[in-house]
Amino acid sequence: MTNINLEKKHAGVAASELIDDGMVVGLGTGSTVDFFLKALAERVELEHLSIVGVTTSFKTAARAQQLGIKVLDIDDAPMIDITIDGADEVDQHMNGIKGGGAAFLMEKIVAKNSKKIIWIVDSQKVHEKLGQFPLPVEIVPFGSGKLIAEFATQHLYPILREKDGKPIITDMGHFIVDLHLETIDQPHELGNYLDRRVGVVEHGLFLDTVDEIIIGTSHGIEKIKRGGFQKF
Ligand SMILES: O=C[C@H](O)[C@H](O)[C@H](O)COP(=O)(O)O
Repeated sequence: MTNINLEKKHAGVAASELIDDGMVVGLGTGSTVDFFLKALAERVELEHLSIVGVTTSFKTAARAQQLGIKVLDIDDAPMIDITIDGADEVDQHMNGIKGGGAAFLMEKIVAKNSKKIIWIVDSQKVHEKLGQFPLPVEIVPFGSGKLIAEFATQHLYPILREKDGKPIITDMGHFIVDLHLETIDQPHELGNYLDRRVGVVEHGLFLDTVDEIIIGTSHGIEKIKRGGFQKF
């Protein structure tokens, strides 16, 4: 296993230990979350945990079911007790960029309906300021060219996300534009600007959202919690 995967595994396994019997659990998306799902599925089987998952992508829904984790539609589920999700970049203020896997719209909806939110990341994703990871913005296909041109005039360096020469389509049927900013000095202002654009469905800035970040390291984990940094 590579060092990065070992870090992801440490974070995912630590997060699985936070799940109690009877919980409604928000299940994030991505390769780090996959380690969490595997560890959680083991606990469900060995300890006969009765939990249900609310998923943040079609991919996670399929994976959870494959692993034997019961899944509920968000509208059929009560309030989510805890959501475990990955992130692409986090800063020391506990803000983050998500959406490298194009799942951030559903992830944000699940997060908004969760009592507690925990992110699991490897140590390479912690930066002083956000922006090294391109900021994903989910937009409606109609008029997307005009919106992308507007982003370019605002010096947001937009690139339409494509695969095999075609725009990728999200689970909810939209396009993704990645803003190649390098540094985001004022994330709240940028988030407000994006929130006001017609045609923007959601953006990947998750500000003041998460309660705790579990950072995998080669030897274990570290945690960033509101109000302090803890080593474990
Ligand atoms: O859209 C994808 C999600 O926001 C993921 O949680 C994020 O991209 C992190 O994924 P990974 O754990 O694979 O780096």
